[in-house]
Amino acid sequence: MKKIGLLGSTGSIGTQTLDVIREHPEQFLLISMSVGQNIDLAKKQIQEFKPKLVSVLSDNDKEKLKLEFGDKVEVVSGHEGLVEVAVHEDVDVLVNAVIGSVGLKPTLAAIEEKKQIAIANKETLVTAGHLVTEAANRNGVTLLPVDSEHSAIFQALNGERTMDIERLILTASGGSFRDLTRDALKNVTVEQALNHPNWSMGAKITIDSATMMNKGLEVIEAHWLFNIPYEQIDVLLHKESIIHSMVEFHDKSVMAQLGTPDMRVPIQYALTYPKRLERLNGDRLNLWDIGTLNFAKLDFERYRSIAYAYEAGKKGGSFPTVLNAANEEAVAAFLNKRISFLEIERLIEQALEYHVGIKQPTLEEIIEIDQQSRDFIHSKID
Ligand SMILES: NC(=O)C1=CN([C@@H]2O[C@H](COP(=O)(O)OP(=O)(O)OC[C@H]3O[C@@H](n4cnc5c(N)ncnc54)[C@H](OP(=O)(O)O)[C@@H]3O)[C@@H](O)[C@H]2O)C=CC1
Ligand SMILES: CC(=O)[C@@H](O)[C@H](O)COP(=O)(O)O
Ligand SMILES: [Mn+2]
Repeated sequence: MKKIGLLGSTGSIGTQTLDVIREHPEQFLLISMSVGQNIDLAKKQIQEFKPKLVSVLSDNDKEKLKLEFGDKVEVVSGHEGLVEVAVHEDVDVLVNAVIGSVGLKPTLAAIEEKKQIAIANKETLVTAGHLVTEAANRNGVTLLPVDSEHSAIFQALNGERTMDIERLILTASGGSFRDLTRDALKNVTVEQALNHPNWSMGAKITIDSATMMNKGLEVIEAHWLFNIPYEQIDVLLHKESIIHSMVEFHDKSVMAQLGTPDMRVPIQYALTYPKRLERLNGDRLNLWDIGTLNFAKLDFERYRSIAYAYEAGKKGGSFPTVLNAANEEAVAAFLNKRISFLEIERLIEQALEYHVGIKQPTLEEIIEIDQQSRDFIHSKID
């Protein structure tokens, strides 16, 4: 029985992680979970999965849950609450499905406690990949990728040596506006941006997908997870999201992982690795029904965010922290209809230009730079 801590249980990845747990009650047990503000869903999840510990964002919601559940569940709150969920003594594996760099501290804390980490929360790796991977190596902790592209690469690399890799090829759907010219992006709406062609995901990552920053963040995520230089990480447009990513080796052999777009597959693989468990639900991949798979070269002028991400990743140090924090704030402002779609990347470009980099930022420096970058974005909007 694997005992699970889950950060972000009410989100898209969180609820699908609970689907996997629900489907295999003999394999998995939910020990602890964190939610943000969706208390109604949290109540249902507590009733169904009976975790020992729950963390909520506000003290007010903490009191509400305490009133409702009494001593049946321990309730904590705030950022410290996320850490408590992550390091609960009964947890074997932490699924980090929270959104944003708020996931960094609990991840580092869980690694220090030698918990396995199933990581969906890419912002944590982008903002402080060097700290997370150093801590994981020092503690002998494997970072198990949940992101579909990284799970694909992880599976393609099974039994392979890093030294044999020629390049990683991340596939990209192109997002909600893939059929629009750059000029047409001037007037797009939030509602249009939230309409991803292949995946049903949380709002922030869906906007990231539309700007292609999602793929930029994933390039940095791949750099840290697989210890591969940026020059050996490519992006390929593939509009069906059937090939989740590929690895090319020096002998020119290419390994790809395929499947229907269903995040429960990589979530479950991260939880069962190195074994596989049967899935009773979900569609099988029928390539004869699909018929054709499409591929196209990426235009960096059309998708500027991804160029900024490569640039920040190659510069390294504190630049990816700035990229991530600026993006989080700019996307939030777009979702709140305070800025236009194209302003997201303009603001990120400005934040990166303004920043004077630090080479090997400490955790304290990262937290400070993250806040400064958010303040910078607000100073441009407010
Ligand atoms: N969705 C997907 O298919 C994929 C997602 N990912 C990555 O997984 C992560 C999660 O994405 P997704 O599930 O789509 O996101 P969602 O927005 O659907 O869910 C986010 C979760 O985090 C909680 N949360 C939000 N803000 C805070 C905060 N400040 N403090 C504590 N908890 C908070 C939310 O709580 P509440 O709702 O209760 O407020 C919710 O449980 C992201 O890093 C994303 O890039 C990667 C690959 C695919
Ligand atoms: C499901 C998943 O892993 C997302 O990160 C997905 O990759 C988004 O799709 P695109 O970024 O390719 O549009
Ligand atoms: Mn992905």
